[in-house]
Amino acid sequence: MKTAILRSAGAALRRNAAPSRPSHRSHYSTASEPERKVAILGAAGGIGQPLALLMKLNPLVSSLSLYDIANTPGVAADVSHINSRAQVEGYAGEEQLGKALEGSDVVIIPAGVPRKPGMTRDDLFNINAGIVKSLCTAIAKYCPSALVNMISNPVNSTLPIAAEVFKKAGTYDEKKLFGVTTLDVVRAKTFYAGKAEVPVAEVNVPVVGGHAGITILPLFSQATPKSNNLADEEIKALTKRTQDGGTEVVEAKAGKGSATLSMAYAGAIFADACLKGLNGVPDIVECSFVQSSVTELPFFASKVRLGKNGVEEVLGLGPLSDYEQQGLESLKPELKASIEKGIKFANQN
Ligand SMILES: NC(=O)C1=CN([C@@H]2O[C@H](COP(=O)(O)OP(=O)(O)OC[C@H]3O[C@@H](n4cnc5c(N)ncnc54)[C@H](O)[C@@H]3O)[C@@H](O)[C@H]2O)C=CC1
Ligand SMILES: O=C([O-])CC(=O)C(=O)O
Repeated sequence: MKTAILRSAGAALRRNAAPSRPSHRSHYSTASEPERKVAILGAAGGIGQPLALLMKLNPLVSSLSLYDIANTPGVAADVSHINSRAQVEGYAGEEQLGKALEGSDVVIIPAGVPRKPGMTRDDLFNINAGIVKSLCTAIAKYCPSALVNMISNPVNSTLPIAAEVFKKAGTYDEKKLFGVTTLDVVRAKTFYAGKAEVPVAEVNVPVVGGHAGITILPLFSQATPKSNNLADEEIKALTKRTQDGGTEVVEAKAGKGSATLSMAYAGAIFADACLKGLNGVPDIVECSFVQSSVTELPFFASKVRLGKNGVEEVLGLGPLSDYEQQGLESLKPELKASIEKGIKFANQN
């Protein structure tokens, strides 16, 4: 996946360097790729800035809209000088939000406060729930058919908030709303490759459940390439490290925020998958926290096939080891409570 993004970025740069272009086409346009507008809300933040860079490098993006409450003109001016296809616009302040969103195919939301050491993701609820609610109200108004990629934490609650806001506005389409859990997959792949001593670029590990602590359930029994040399204790340690990956970064940053660079990478991978799905590329499968009937919970992360309308198919969990089955049962009460908290907030405020 990583190499695919780098390859496509490289291809974009090579295309832009081509000496002769038909004069009737935009300098950066390509015959085969449709126009796609991507908006990033929270674009001046720790995740927003490197994510803006990565989306500017993505040749599938024709228009990149960078929105934040402040500081977006600088980020937009900076990123816009990169010689790739996307035309960049920066928008700052609520009065420009409508313009930032209009016509968007994909909206990525990394707006909101990050954790400090000692905090859980749920401790962010009081501030981020309101931010997400107001941004989703605007999405319902200005680009109701966009695919929404929710990064703001706690994702286990912010995604249900978004769903409720869209339901109230009459624009909810469960195929178009995604909680971004790609960073859990990115971490599981990295940690597994290190322990199993297999080439990291070939590794696949589904991660299901939600996006906080024990609700993050990596399915190492389904990891490929298979490794026969991992003991049960090592699988447990890998599971715990994946579940605590966010906290590992929060503690290492010692008060200066949470994962931003790895999250921007993960967010770019997921947005790229959404764009490929929209463009009709077949067999695009990523894990995501979506409306689901895979378990009795209304939202659940699992593998999802992406297509021209967003979610084409929510895939099942596949065979679980006893350890994973136990993990699945233990995560349900916490995930259920976080989902209900989000729904309640959206309907009371
Ligand atoms: N889903 C995931 O895997 C991950 C989620 N996160 C979450 O992403 C969020 C952002 O993290 P960082 O970028 O590190 O934080 P940050 O504080 O560096 O950036 C957040 C940005 O959001 C902006 N913002 C605040 N209110 C806004 C509003 N109403 N409209 C638009 N923008 C607004 C701020 O001005 C700031 O630029 C946090 O909630 C964090 O917990 C972080 C890492 C991984
Ligand atoms: O841990 C946090 O607060 C940020 C996050 O969601 C992650 O890095 O997975």
